[in-house]
Amino acid sequence: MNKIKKINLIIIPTFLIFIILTISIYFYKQNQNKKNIINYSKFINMVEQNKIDTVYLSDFEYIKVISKDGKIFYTENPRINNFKEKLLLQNVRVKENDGNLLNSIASILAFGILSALILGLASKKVKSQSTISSLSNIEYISKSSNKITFKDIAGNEEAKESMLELVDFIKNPEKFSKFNARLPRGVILYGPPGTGKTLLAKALANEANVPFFAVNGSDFVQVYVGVGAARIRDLFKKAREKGKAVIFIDEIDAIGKKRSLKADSGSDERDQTLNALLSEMSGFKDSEGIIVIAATNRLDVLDDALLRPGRFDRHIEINLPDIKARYEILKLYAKNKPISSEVDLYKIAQMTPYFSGAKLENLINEASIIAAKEESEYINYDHFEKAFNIVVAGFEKKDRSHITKTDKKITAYHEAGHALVTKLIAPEISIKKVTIIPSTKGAGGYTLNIPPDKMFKTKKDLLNQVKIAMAGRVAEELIFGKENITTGAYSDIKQVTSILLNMIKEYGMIENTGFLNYSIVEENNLINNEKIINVLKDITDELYNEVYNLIQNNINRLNLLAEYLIENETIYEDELNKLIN
Ligand SMILES: Nc1ncnc2c1ncn2[C@@H]1O[C@H](COP(=O)(O)OP(=O)(O)OP(=O)(O)O)[C@@H](O)[C@H]1O
Ligand SMILES: [Zn+2]
Repeated sequence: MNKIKKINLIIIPTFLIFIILTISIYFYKQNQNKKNIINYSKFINMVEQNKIDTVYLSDFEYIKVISKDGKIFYTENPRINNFKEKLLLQNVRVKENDGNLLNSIASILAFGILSALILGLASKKVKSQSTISSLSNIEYISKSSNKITFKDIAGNEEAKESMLELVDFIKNPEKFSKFNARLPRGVILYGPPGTGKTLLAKALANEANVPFFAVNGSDFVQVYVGVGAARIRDLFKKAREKGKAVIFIDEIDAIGKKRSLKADSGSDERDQTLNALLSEMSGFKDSEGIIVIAATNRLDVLDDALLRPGRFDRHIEINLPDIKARYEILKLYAKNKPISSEVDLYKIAQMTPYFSGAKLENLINEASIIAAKEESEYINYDHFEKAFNIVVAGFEKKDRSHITKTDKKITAYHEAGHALVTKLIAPEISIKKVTIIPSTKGAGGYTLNIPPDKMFKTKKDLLNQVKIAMAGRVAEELIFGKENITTGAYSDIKQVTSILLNMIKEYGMIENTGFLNYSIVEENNLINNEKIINVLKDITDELYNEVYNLIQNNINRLNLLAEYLIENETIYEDELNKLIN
């Protein structure tokens, strides 16, 4: 704002002077012209009668003429092509430019001022544009005006825990630097849109009592090389001026995408911006207490340079809320609204699988609007239902909110299969959670298991891994029939193939193929591909049947697990163990 004012202080007076000057010159001329004006035909007569000494040609409306008897007068400028020649033929002296000193000075002056003004304006404009845009693109929330706390974010318990740790890093960096511990400088929050990544960053700033600076990665992608990098430096400079701070970069992928081998047109600029970001981040000291939080929907598209230690080396996944989290979010936004007592928010949570926090907030808001329009006293089920249709209809196709009950059931059985077989054949593997909420770890749902920490894997471990991977498909086949198996096992099949192939080619663990390293065999062109494929098929058939029988014998447990998942969407270790035993 200050800069804009300064610019106005220069431009406005200059402009005024220019206008006043122009007007005065104009009036001066008008008056002067009106002094001795003779009409053109009279002037031509005088030329023909040889009474004219000099004519001053100009672009003005009137031209200056000096008669042989020394009188000065003006006549209308005929603006004809061969005017000069005509005069010369009549022995009239012709001077170009009307010989008026004032006019010349005025022209030079006017020209000078005008060019100075244009130049000045142009440069000021460029400057002010870049200041304005970089200023307005940084969202700044001061310490005192940030009101978001971790309590305003429902669900995402693991993420909140990690963020709480960061509060301590920002508040007491000395505590850690005493031990020479390298503090996290950058954290990446990744997950689907609208799941509260921005909220988490704001809450972090507030709880650590530091200012919050936010930018969007796509704002740095500019046509002009160097602008993005300059903005990054500007951003960090502003943050440093405040001492400690949280810097939030949304959509980091816009500047931090993996560099492609083929240089595309925008890559130069993006590289410069990315490099500026990396060098700013390695530039601040641990004791400074500045933390950069970046958000993206996908971690796998980011350039490795960003993810290295000392940069964004902490990655926190933010998931779509499960039924409990959705219930919490709904309660949060229903707090200050007149919701009818007939409305059970848990039922709304059940209705809304795959809704993000943002969509839930949107749902309640739409319901309130409908209730208000109807001048109803309370927000009731009817309003929620209408709102639901509005919100769902507004979704894009790629959105998962339209997922049918059948899809949910398939995913539940598939994941239940993985979990059940894990517990039955490898109880030493702990299953942290099973969920049918999709995430970056799995398209349908996923089972998060942690194998015991040991240096070597046994043949049995590997075969168990294969069986666990097969269990999803097996459960699908058992429950829905051979014809109705789905593409959901896509990555499981990849995993099975790669483990078994390694067992044959690298580990010499399969009897039929022997104690051989098949990569070396292959290098020597000795490989018999068909044999390996046949061995692979035999093993998978055998293992698949084993898993099939195992699940069939435990079908009640599978049903129990799947039903629990359909109802609750997520199941944690304790409940899982209880259900299976
Ligand atoms: N877990 C949550 N608890 C409470 N509100 C939430 C939650 N998740 C999302 N919201 C609501 O959704 C809005 C959008 O969330 P936010 O901007 O933090 O999402 P985001 O993950 O940063 O999304 P994007 O990736 O689109 O930037 C929030 O302002 C809030 O109203
Ligand atoms: Zn699977």
